[in-house]
Amino acid sequence: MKVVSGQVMQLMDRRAIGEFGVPGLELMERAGRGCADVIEEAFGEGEARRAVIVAGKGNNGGDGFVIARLLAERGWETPVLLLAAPEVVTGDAADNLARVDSAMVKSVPGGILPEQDLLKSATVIVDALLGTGMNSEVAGAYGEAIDLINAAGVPVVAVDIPSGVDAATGKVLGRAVRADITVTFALAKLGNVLYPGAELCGRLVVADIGMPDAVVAEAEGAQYVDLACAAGLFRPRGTTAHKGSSGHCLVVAGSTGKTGAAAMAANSAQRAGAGLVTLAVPAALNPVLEQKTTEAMTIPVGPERSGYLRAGSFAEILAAAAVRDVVALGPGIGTNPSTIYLVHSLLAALDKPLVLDADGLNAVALKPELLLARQDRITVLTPHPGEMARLARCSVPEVEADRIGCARAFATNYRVYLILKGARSIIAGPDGSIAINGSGNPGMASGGMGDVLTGVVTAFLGQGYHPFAACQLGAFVHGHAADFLVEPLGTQGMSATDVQEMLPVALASLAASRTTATNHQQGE
Ligand SMILES: NC(=O)C1=CN([C@@H]2O[C@H](COP(=O)(O)OP(=O)(O)OC[C@H]3O[C@@H](n4cnc5c(N)ncnc54)[C@H](O)[C@@H]3O)[C@@H](O)[C@H]2O)[C@H](O)CC1
Ligand SMILES: [K+]
Repeated sequence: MKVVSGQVMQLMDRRAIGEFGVPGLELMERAGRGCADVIEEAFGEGEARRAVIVAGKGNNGGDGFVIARLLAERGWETPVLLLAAPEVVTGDAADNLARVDSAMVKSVPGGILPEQDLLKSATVIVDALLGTGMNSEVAGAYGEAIDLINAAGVPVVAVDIPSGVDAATGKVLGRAVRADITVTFALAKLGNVLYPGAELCGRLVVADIGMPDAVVAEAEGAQYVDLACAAGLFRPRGTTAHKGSSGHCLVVAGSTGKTGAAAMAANSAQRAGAGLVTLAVPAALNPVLEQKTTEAMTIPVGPERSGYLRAGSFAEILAAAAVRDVVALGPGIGTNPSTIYLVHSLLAALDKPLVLDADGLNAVALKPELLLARQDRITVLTPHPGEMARLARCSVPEVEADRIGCARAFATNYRVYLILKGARSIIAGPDGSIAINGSGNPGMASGGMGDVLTGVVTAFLGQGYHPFAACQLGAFVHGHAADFLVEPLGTQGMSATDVQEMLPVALASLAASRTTATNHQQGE
């Protein structure tokens, strides 16, 4: 699904109203109705139904007034706590404030502290304080209200986005509501899917408010890669598939002490559907890798006693790449100057799609201009924030402060595809396209997970997927495999090879999801 910033959503509002003649009041009515329906479904059982609406002075509050009116029509008690003087409420919000039973509205510009017992008595608290119009850190009465909402021990439904969460980044500005459910409108916001906002949203519901299709289609946004999206990108093998038709991957990896990285990258490529995998490793390590891999073939390169890849192996590796479909370069290769020289030489000479990871990235960070020399040859980088900082010549905090901006800038400047790993991984294309991976969990915070991802992305490239699709699928399948492991293993002690071995289950899940979607379309 597409996700947008708050600013884009406000532009969509203006287009819907100005170009398509959809009254703003109608959008607000539908937004409020979408929320009321979710509240009724989730909390409408039982006799005593009290929804306490905590409203701000903007249109987020306006949605809250609609919710109060509609739930009251359905028999709910709907006291409204307005953190403003009524006269400062304007426009559509004011119109809807006027339609709420005034006996139910309490103006509390000084804060809701005196009303905390009312909060605690609620069936559900509706957070209609701040939405996409939040433009500064929450403090004062608003901050206190957020703390009291969180402390009430009552289920919370957030309108559009939990108050205090920045709709553009998912970051918390001061403090934020922790919601059980968030009902957002037309399209999810970046702040609904990026952490910590994604976690503060609870269950996310995207309500249709009748936004014109053209406005939705033309809105500038990012692709959020959830199961449906990944299943749509995935192409299960045809019945006549054979090992030669599913891609032959060359993995150039390994150095003394880091044979596991090479093995995991190669074995993961196979587990992610590659037809054939060949692992080129320093000759001295070949006996070890022959033990660590079975399906993957190995090519020992360089002097018999060499524990790291050397510049002298350039021609041999280039020849091996010539008869493969895709190359992965970097897992566990180390930073020996001769290895770095080899990486620079291969970068310039390799024609095949190339996945660069780990110390391969650190070698490139010394001469990023080599990426430009590749021109339109496909290059995929899979940095974690530290490697991204080295590549972009900035600090890790600067990367983390604007993950999307950093990924997009590097991908467009150097004309590469890039997966900036983390929660959530950001996928960027050379044309500025952005995708946000929706799978994964904290269990992945351990060594080797990146080597597995490299293998998965390489496998998808080798099977002929467009590189942006290969990156989206690679990131999703990688996290999806790990998600299957949370129930049996929890999120501590999960290993990269556990994830590697679950990759086929993740692929099967995509295939099953495609079948379900196809049957649904065929009306089964
Ligand atoms: N298409 C849609 O998505 C629709 C969304 N709707 C709702 O409209 C809000 C956005 O409304 P807006 O008036 O622009 O902003 P807010 O209500 O979020 O509040 C802004 C309001 O609050 C003040 N403010 C900003 N930051 C702070 C702060 N830190 N502390 C205190 N006050 C703050 C600011 O000055 C403004 O006055 C959207 O989220 C949806 O809920 C429409 O109702 C329907 C269509
Ligand atoms: K809100």
